[in-house]
Amino acid sequence: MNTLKSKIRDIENFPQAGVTFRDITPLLADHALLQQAVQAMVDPFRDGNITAVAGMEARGFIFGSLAAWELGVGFIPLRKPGKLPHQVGKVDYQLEYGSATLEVHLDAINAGDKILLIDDVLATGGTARASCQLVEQLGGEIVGCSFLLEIMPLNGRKQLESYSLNSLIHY
Ligand SMILES: O=P(O)(O)OC[C@H]1O[C@H](OP(=O)(O)OP(=O)(O)O)[C@H](O)[C@@H]1O
Ligand SMILES: Nc1ncnc2[nH]cnc12
Repeated sequence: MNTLKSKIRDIENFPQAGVTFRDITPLLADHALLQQAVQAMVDPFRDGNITAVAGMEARGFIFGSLAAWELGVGFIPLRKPGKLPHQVGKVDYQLEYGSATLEVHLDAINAGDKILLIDDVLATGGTARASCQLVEQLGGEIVGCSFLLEIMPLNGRKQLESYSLNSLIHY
């Protein structure tokens, strides 16, 4: 995982003073390492009878779509407000740097669906926790939550204590 970490670039004071932004774009540009990362993100859940992967806009779309492809299941986008054209369910949450809302199409998840939640970063855990709540509101079951990287001092995993959690790179 040290090789993966070498492809994450630290940008100080972005998007605001005091935040060290972990920039994943160098990793995205490396096909072999991107493939290695996605495989390691889904490996613990291969036997979980996953029926779909859900990912959060925007960076969760990248890893979530690749993870869905890897598992041979479909992908469910959890989107920022006003983007989805059909009827939606929604949830509000707090970020490391602000507040936000996520929406999902009401017909994207059926009761009993077994969902793997994928995102690039686990920071405060607000996004992931809200996403789990959104999936569960629609009757889906969260089989696990998997992240490329986790910012440990922000203790996001405390928000996800009731879920199976996987993260590859730790800061
Ligand atoms: O654990 P948290 O504190 O909730 O933070 C993690 C979230 O923050 C980032 O998304 P962001 O909202 O910045 O959106 P983006 O993917 O569009 O850049 C990241 O991709 C996660 O979704
Ligand atoms: N420090 C950080 N770097 C990159 N993405 C983030 N999402 C939330 N916090 C972040």
